[in-house]
Amino acid sequence: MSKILIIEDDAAFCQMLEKFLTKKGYDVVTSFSAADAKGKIRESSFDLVLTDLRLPDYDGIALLGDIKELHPKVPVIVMTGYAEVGTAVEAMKKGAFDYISKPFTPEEIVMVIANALNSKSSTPATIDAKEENVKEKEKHPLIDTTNTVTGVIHGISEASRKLNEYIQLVAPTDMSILITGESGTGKEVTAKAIHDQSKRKDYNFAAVDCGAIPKELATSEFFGHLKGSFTGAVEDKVGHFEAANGGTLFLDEIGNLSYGNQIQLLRALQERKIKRVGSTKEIKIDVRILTATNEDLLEAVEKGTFREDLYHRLNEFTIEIPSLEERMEDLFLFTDFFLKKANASLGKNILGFSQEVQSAFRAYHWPGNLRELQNVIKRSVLLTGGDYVELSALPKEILQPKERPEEIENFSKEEYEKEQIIKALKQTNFNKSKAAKLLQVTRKTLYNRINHYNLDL
Ligand SMILES: Nc1ncnc2c1ncn2[C@@H]1O[C@H](COP(=O)(O)OP(=O)(O)OP(=O)(O)O)[C@@H](O)[C@H]1O
Repeated sequence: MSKILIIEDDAAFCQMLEKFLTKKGYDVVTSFSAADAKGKIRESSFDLVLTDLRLPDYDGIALLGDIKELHPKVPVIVMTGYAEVGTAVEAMKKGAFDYISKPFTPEEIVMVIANALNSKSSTPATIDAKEENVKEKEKHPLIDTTNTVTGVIHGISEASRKLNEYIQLVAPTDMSILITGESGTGKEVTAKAIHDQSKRKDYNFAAVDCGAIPKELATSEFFGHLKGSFTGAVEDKVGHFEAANGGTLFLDEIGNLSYGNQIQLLRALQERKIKRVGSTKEIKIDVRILTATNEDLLEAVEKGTFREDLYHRLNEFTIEIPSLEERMEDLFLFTDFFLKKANASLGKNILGFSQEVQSAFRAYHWPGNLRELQNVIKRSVLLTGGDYVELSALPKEILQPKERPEEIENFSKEEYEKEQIIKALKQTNFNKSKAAKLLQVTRKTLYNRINHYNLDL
C-alpha cells in the first residue's frame, strides 16, 4: 500500500482529501503545517508527498527543497491556485514531480498520483521537459492522461505505451493501417487518434461501418450517386470517399465487404479516382485509408473470402489494440475517466468506487473490453445513491465471474466465445438485440460472430 503525506493548512480540505485517498486504497498521513510535516518526514518514509505551496509557517518552495534534500527519490506533487503557474514552474525546477491546480476533481488527483507513483523508478524528466509540461498543461489540463470528458486515455501500462508509440509513429505518414483487436478495445478511437495527429487533421475523418451497409448499396455509399440513377436515388448523394477527400476514411468491420465491393474499393485505391453512380465524370480523390477488423483477415484471405491484393493494400502496417486484460494497469485510469463521463451525462456526482468494487473490477476478465467497462460504470452510477459505487450496483456477471477461457482445460477462446453466444441466444429466446446486450457487444458484433462461427439459427 503506497504511503502518502498530505501537507495542507486548510484542515477541512485536507481531511476530505485524506478520506478520499484512503478510500482509494492509500495509506494517508496528514500535516497542517510545514513544521509538523518536516518532523513526520524525518521520522518515517513516504512513497509520495502532496503539498500545498502556500503554508502559513514556511515557504512552500523552500519546504519542497528540504523534502528533496532528505528524500530525493520521493515524488512531490504541489497543489497550486489557478493563477500560480509561475510558482508551479519554479516548483518543477526545484524537483517537484508534477503540480495540480486547485480546485481539482477527485479523478484528476487520482491520475496525477497514479502517474507519479508509476514513474517513481523511471528517470526524472529534464527541467526543460517539465517546463514544457507545465505550459502544455495550462493549455490542456492533464493532457498526458486525458483531455476532457470526451477525451482519450493514453494509459500507463506497457501495452498502452507501445500502442501510443505506434500511433505516433504511423500518424504523420500516409500509410494504410489495419487496426485489429477484440470488440470494444478502442479500434475506432485509435483510428481517430491517428487522424488527429496526422497532417490531414484539418480535413474530414469519415467512419464507415462496412458491416452495416447492404451490399447492393455499397457502391453508392462509397462513391455517391446522381439523382435518378437508380430507384430510390431521389437526390444527388456524396459518397464517403468524396466526404473524406483530403482527410481520412476509416472502414470499420472491413471483413464484411462483399467480394464485388472489395474489387471496387481496390480499384478506387489504385486509380485514386472515383465516379458517382450514374455519372461519367471522374473525381480525383486523396484519402488515407484506415481499416479495422476483429476477425482474422488472413484466415479470410486463405479461405478466399477476402482478396489478398486488397489485404496487402490496406495493411501497410498493423496496429493491434490490447484487450483490457492486457492493460490492467490502466484499469483505474479508465474507471475514473468513465466515472467522470457517466457523472456528466447523468448529472450525478459520484466520487468513486468502494474497495470491494475495485477488487471485483480487478478480478473480472472484461470480455467486452472498454465498452463493457464503460457500460458497467454508467449503469452503476445510475444505480448509486451515495458517494461511492458499492457492489450492489454491479451486474451479477461481474460479481460471479465465469471461468476464464484459459482456465478451462483444452478449451480454445473461440470455442468459449461460441458457447457464450449460443447460451446468450438461448437465454433470450434467440432475440439478437437482447443477446447482444447480455454479451455486452453491439448487435453488429454479434451478427459478425454468428457469421464467423456459421451458427445455424
Ligand atoms: N483510449 C480510450 N480512452 C477513452 N475511451 C476509450 C478509449 N478507447 C476506447 N474508448 C471507449 O470505449 C468504447 C469502445 O471503443 P471503440 O468503439 O473505439 O471500440 P472498437 O474496438 O472500435 O469496437 P467494435 O469492435 O465493437 O467496433 C467507446 O465508447 C470509446 O469511447
